[in-house]
Amino acid sequence: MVSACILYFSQTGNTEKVAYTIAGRFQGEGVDNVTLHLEDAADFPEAYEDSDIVGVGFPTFFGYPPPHVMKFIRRLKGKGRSAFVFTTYGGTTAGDSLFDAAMALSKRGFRVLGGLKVEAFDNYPQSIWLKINEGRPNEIDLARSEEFAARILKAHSERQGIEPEALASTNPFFIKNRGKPRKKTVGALREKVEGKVIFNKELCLFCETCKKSCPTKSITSGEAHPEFSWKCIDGMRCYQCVRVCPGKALLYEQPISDKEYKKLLKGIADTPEEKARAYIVP
Ligand SMILES: Cc1cc2nc3c(=O)[nH]c(=O)nc-3n(C[C@H](O)[C@H](O)[C@H](O)COP(=O)(O)O)c2cc1C
Repeated sequence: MVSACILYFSQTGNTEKVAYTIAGRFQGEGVDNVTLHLEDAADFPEAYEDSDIVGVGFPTFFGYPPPHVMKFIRRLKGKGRSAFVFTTYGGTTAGDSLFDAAMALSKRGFRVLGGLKVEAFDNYPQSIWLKINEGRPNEIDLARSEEFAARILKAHSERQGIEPEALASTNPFFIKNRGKPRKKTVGALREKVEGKVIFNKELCLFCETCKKSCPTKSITSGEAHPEFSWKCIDGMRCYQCVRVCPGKALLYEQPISDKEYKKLLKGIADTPEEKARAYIVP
């Protein structure tokens, strides 16, 4: 029996939906599979160290995989096993996120079966109140994710694969920056849109919801309030603490006007042709 482990990182449920859709199809095809959130992965290493197929899913962060997801991939051992990648993104650009993850898996000795990108609602703070891509992933997106899962199993059984380059973006920004260090490229996008987070102690309920939700444990308990190291994900804000705070003690301060923000997203957006390349399999 073929076995698979689907590992995913997800903060507002988009990537999780896709992960479970893929898992559902795997289940239907008789694949013995486990679906694990990245934060729980360390507790079940045998799930991904021994499975025939490893899938890695994550939201796109500034055109690339979140840095801690890349760190996780770089510790995996492929030993000739199969792998696939998937990302959800807010409909602006999935950038080189699939390419970077696939390349890292290939370097770790995996045969890459394919990659999938799925449009989803944009959970970046300024996009949330602008309701960018609301309602996605929709039924069509999830049907496509299921199709992708079936194609992945076919590629695995036929021992086929793709070159990671097949997942490289055709977006001019990412073509131009492909050879540059990611910190630099990501930095160019971040400096334009990254807003400060204001912590208002008066409103803090000390419920520790922010601490529990932080993917890199950069929030600790202080004497009466949480303490923020702001080391975040390699310094990159994901704003999950802001999204989950029930007392609204954490507020996002938008750095640019909504008009400027929309213009900026439009300027870096993938073409309709690039967006239509929802998945690449052999
Ligand atoms: C820090 C950050 C950076 C993001 N960068 C991008 C991006 O470059 N392109 C894009 O289209 N969406 C971007 N988004 C939106 C997310 O990729 C998208 O909402 C994703 O589906 C969230 O997945 P989740 O619900 O599984 O956490 C970003 C969101 C955050 C928080």
